[in-house]
Amino acid sequence: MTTPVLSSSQVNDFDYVIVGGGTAGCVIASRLSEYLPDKKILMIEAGPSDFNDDRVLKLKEWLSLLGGDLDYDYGTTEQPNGNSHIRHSRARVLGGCSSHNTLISFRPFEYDMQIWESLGCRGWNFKTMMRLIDNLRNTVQPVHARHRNKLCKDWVQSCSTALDIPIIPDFNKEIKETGSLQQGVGFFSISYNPDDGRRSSASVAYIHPILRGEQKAPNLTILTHAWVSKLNLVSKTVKSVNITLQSGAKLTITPKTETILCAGAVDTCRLMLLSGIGPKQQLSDLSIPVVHDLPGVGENLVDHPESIIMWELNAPVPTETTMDSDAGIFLRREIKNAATSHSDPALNPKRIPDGTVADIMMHCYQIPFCLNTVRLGYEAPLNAFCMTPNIPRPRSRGRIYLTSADPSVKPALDFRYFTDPEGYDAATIVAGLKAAREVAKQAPFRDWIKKEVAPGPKVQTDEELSEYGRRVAHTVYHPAGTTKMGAANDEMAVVDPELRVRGLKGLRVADAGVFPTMTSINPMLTVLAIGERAAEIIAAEAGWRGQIQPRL
Ligand SMILES: Cc1cc2nc3c(=O)[nH]c(=O)nc-3n(C[C@H](O)[C@H](O)[C@H](O)COP(=O)(O)OP(=O)(O)OC[C@H]3O[C@@H](n4cnc5c(N)ncnc54)[C@H](O)[C@@H]3O)c2cc1C
Repeated sequence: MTTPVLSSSQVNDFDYVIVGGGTAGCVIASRLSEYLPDKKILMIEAGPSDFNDDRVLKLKEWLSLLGGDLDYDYGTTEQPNGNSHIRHSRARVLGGCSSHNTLISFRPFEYDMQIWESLGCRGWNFKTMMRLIDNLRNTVQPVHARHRNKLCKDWVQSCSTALDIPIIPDFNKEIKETGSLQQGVGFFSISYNPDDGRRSSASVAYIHPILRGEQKAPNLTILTHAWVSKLNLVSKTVKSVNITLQSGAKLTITPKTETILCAGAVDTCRLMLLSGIGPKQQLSDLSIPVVHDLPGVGENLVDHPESIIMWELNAPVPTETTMDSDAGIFLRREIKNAATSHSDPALNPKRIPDGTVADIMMHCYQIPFCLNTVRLGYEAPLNAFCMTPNIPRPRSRGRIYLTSADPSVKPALDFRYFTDPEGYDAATIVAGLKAAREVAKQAPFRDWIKKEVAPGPKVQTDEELSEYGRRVAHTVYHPAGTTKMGAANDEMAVVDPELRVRGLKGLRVADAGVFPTMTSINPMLTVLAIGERAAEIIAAEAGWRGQIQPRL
């Protein structure tokens, strides 16, 4: 069972402490308890359990969770080239963001992993990632036939005809077999149970079997409603963590072996910075004692920015759906191998050719996904359909930093959206909006449309589309990279390929923060795979000789 209570007599009981019971954290907790039955594991989650909580478990309700009491709801700093009003949802509940996201599930591309390896992430190759993802406990499958409505099917057909691209029956099969997605359209794969519409989140797949008593894990304690406020170091070893329980009681937990940070791309770096681990200058300016100067903490913030085009429909949206965003499209904008000419060495230092791997992605939304358009005065029709072009491999990179030593002050999230010097990110959005308009001209989808609501027919030139597209830009909610993994000679790397924090003992990071670059696709399966690999690495160091295959 989960518990909000821990007594002071238990503070020295544990071998491993996992900070954050989110997407990666749940995988690691479950696997470590399985792989190392003689070790005691404590997972500390700030939020409540999601067990039996239908608000969380019913996938279709995801939108109602955003901005609610289970959301940290981070803001964005002023974005000179983008939208400064974006709210960044981050879940505060067991399962983390996999408990309030849309569970669209993609395997990473071989190209993404080639880039990671070229940046010094030894062993993080496509073959290993496919093995790890094959091993996931989540039930991942293409949207079930009963959730495919006529509108969405018509849209898929029109995308295929208008843009002369194939309909792909199973995106993940395609990625596994060919290494990537080129141009194509189709229904997504979703981690869910099509019979009851409930999530197959990290907590559902890895922790609920334990809570139901189907999987025995007597060596795992799951502490909920507990906030980790500080990492305590002696010399260069992380010895203990300070926590505050729901009761208000404060404890210091001292793991016998190590602490694993899984608090996500925002909160892991926030906790490190508040503990004095991070860029010396930033910490000194805030009078936070510098315990370990690590310049990369909070830097390299990457995300998938997206924009939106919205139509009013002339009929109600059919009700069959998984969660209103059931299908998507991949396109290629640039000429073959254009990625070899990146000017930013952090993106592709070895100039690995990208062939014709997709460089534009769009989700469809069968709802008025209009929070950013309404602010600019656009109407919000009841019966709406949207396409949201995003940038699979964005070139703009931002940073997260503290503005105060007060731990209750949220960190600043500066994504620097659309600031890449070549204008690649903005141009990708413009190309996506134009392609979306081509789709809208094509039957059978065309016959559903009453009118284009946003940006509307008056917005036509590339400059106008760019201005509109950036002002209404939103996030696909994929922040990553703020404690990036990298080579020993990359001083901005925060963790090594075994996920150990550089220059420290007793501390690892395993969450979306370790991405060195953004994956071309939605990142959740990659984060789950990071959890699986972290558990294998940690257990192997403790003597486990399980199914781990040689790290190629
Ligand atoms: C609205 C939304 C929709 C998304 N849709 C998709 C999608 O369809 N497909 C996809 O691939 N990706 C999607 N994503 C992104 C994906 O969910 C995340 O990238 C991924 O889940 C991040 O996992 P993580 O382990 O890094 O962090 P999280 O899952 O966020 O876990 C972090 C956990 O740590 C806890 N925590 C934080 N700080 C502390 C602390 N100090 N003490 C104790 N506990 C703490 C948090 O409460 C949380 O449970 C979406 C994200 C959101 C928000």
